[in-house]
Amino acid sequence: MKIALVGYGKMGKIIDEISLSRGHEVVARLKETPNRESLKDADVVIEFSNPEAAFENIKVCLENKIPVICGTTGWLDKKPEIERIAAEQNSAFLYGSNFSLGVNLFFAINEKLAKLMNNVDEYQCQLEEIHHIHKKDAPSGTAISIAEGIIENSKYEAWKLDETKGKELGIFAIREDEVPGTHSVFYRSEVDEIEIKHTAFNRNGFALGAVIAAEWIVGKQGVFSMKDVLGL
Ligand SMILES: NC(=O)C1=CN([C@@H]2O[C@H](COP(=O)(O)OP(=O)(O)OC[C@H]3O[C@@H](n4cnc5c(N)ncnc54)[C@H](OP(=O)(O)O)[C@@H]3O)[C@@H](O)[C@H]2O)C=CC1
Ligand SMILES: O=C(O)C1=N[C@H](C(=O)O)C[C@H](O)C1
Repeated sequence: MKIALVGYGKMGKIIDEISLSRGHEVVARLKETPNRESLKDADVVIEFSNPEAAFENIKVCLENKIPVICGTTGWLDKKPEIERIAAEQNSAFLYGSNFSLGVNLFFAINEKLAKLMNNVDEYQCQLEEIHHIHKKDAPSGTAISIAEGIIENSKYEAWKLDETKGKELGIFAIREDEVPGTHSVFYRSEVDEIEIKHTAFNRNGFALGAVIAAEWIVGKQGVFSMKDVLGL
């Protein structure tokens, strides 16, 4: 498979190594928005850039009929527009706030726990995410996905940064050293606390998941998620 990497920072470089180790060819390593010429040899694009660049990058790829795996977070207000373009172009698009197998299992556990906790009034829920100091967006895309999983299965109606208030679920975003990504969900009562937590030890799990998603999407049309790839 011929892969174009759009965004070649911390994630792009690890995805490059993993792609080569799985027998793929990396045909472009870009730090700017792609164009027809830079995409000409690609079967698939893996996009990990930044919140300001993601929309335009994905749009150009889809308009050139190249399927896109996007891991960039912090641009989701424009996702419906990208889904419309993917459909219009008969192309394929997959966004994952987190590509690691562990976090995708964590998403499933979180939804089951939210359903269970919805039957008891004694507990209040809040989320915490810890990331490295270079991260541009807060809360993390993963924390937003976790919050959405709780909101769909509980009394909570929305999420709110740094505060749990009534039906608003608090997400506390901490920036610390070089932490790759830690996410926790807490249910607190007057007398005790239940916590589920995922800790990434490094970025390899995110990168491997993105390459597996790229292998999966080639030849497909539509808008997908990691649930489709992993069958969760
Ligand atoms: N979904 C997931 O599993 C994960 C998602 N992420 C997300 O992925 C994104 C990237 O993370 P990370 O690699 O750590 O970030 P980095 O800052 O290390 O890398 C970003 C890269 O994008 C490049 N870039 C800047 N502008 C553009 C542009 N217009 N088009 C293409 N590339 C551009 C940067 O180039 P330059 O250095 O020249 O500015 C840099 O190479 C973030 O949004 C992060 O939250 C991260 C980990 C896992
Ligand atoms: O910026 C990061 O580093 C990460 N970003 C993603 C997010 O916002 O959830 C995934 C992972 O937690 C690392």
